[in-house]
Amino acid sequence: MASTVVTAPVAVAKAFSPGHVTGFFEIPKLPSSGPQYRGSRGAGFSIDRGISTTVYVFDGKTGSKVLINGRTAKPKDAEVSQWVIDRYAKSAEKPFFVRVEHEIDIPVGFGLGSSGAAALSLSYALNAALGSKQSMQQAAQLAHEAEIACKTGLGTVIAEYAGGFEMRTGAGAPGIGTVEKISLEDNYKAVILCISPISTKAFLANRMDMINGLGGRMLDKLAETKSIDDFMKMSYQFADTLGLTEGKCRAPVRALRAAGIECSVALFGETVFTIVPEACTNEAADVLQKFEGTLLVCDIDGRGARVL
Ligand SMILES: Nc1ncnc2c1ncn2[C@@H]1O[C@H](COP(=O)(O)OP(=O)(O)O)[C@@H](O)[C@H]1O
Ligand SMILES: CC(C)(COP(=O)(O)O)[C@@H](O)C(=O)O
Repeated sequence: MASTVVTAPVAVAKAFSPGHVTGFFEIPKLPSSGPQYRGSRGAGFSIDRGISTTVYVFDGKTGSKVLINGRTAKPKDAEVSQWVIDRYAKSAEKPFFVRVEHEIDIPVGFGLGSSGAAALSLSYALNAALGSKQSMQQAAQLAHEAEIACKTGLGTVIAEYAGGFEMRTGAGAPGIGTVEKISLEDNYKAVILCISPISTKAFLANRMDMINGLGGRMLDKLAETKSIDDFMKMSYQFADTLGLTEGKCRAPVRALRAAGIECSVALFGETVFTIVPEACTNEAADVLQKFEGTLLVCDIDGRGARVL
């Protein structure tokens, strides 16, 4: 009688990273160009939706398989994940095969930090499953490096590592860059309409020269006032300077502003967002649901990425 041998994984671990919205940022020009020192300064907030990643580690063979929401990922859709896996494979004491399952509950490519959340949740999960001697901070640094290498983000990983409504006051990976969290007195909700994706890689390559410096000045102002209203107003000014409040975002942005609700466009996506006190959530959602796109109503994630 034929028999099938199904090998059980030698280790399993799961981690979560929140998604993240950047309102404005700048890319400091630094003399040292190591990936851990590269990044952005800016401001944004983490949301309670993001990516949960489970890894199943097997002995006796090498390689990997990446699934996104249950389907095998094409290499171009899992570039960041592959970079993280390759890095762990290189430094592992013995060869392994890993099955990676990303459960994604944010749209990919819409400025909600999916690439950073994929890298960070995967790095945390692999670090735990492999019993690596690296600290969580070092695992997060590796995720930052993946984003820099794949050109999918600059300050997203450090923001998702920290969580909350944050100012990224110094560029770089977790432990090198600096983050200051601003506490929100009321319970605020993020109301987000995802209309169309924008490739971060393409945008960073072609459009950033227009605005460098502006994000830094805005950050200085936010550091003084620590006001969520100022954050929203400056985010709008930043997105508007980049021409992002036009096109598909124009009508929903105008409708929210006409209703007296400050809003902006997430960097980088055709994604309109606002942060409002809980009592105003329905009003903002009612305005946005008249437009095409995926509407998300989220809490702010104050904890940052974590092993589950
Ligand atoms: N779960 C994932 N696993 C691996 N790579 C991912 C994942 N999600 C996104 N990416 C990579 O990041 C790219 C999108 O990144 P980006 O344009 O920065 O979008 P976002 O604004 O959602 O972070 C995808 O095309 C893919 O290459
Ligand atoms: C704005 C961005 C450069 C990209 O963010 P995302 O498209 O969400 O990956 C971010 O990493 C930042 O530095 O603030």
